[in-house]
Amino acid sequence: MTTDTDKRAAAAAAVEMVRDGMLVGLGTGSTAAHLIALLVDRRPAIEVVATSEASARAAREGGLVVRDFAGISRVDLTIDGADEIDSMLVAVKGAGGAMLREKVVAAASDRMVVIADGSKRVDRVGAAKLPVEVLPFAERFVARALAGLFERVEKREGVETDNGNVILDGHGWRDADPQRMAAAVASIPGVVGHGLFLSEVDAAIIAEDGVVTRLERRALGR
Ligand SMILES: O=C[C@H](O)[C@H](O)[C@H](O)COP(=O)(O)O
Repeated sequence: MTTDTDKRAAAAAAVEMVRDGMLVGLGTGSTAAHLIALLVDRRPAIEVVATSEASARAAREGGLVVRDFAGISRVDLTIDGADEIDSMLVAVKGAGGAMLREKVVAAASDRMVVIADGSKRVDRVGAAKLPVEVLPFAERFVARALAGLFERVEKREGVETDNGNVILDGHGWRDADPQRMAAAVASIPGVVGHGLFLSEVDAAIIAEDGVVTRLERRALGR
């Protein structure tokens, strides 16, 4: 079973949660691309909002009704990928640079479901780089501040986010605690967003070698 087959299996399981009449948030990345393709095939009577220009384009080209999120305050269900997801449903996102819009749409959603292949499942997040979206004006200052939190900070050269910002990736977290890391990164002036999702994820659907596993926040009692 390839990773890509597992990504599609997770996306297919999530599509079963989509009901006619819903406003659905579309994630970004290779796993979310499977979701969009499946929705385009099945054509449920839904409208969608997208977490990136790339996902909006793919959805629109496939004939889905894409609404501008700027005019939306609530989404029924958002389905999105992740770079790491742990057993407490803490996730790291943003390898594709879309984490800021992804977090806004996730926060606006009644339910946010992560879809992933088994390689994304970890005991505890922190091995993946943490993407940080930064106001270009503050780039050098933020890089210096992040150097206190990570062993290495790298700018994504030539990358501009959909919001016109730059991305600095933090490698090697100096503090293993995601709550403390999220608070420390967010407190730096000039940081616009970051890829740590502490409480936004309500459920995860993970496919590994064809076996689909579901994790539910409700079952965690938090
Ligand atoms: O910015 C990108 C997003 O957070 C993606 O959802 C995440 O990187 C997972 O992407 P993929 O499904 O391609 O592994």
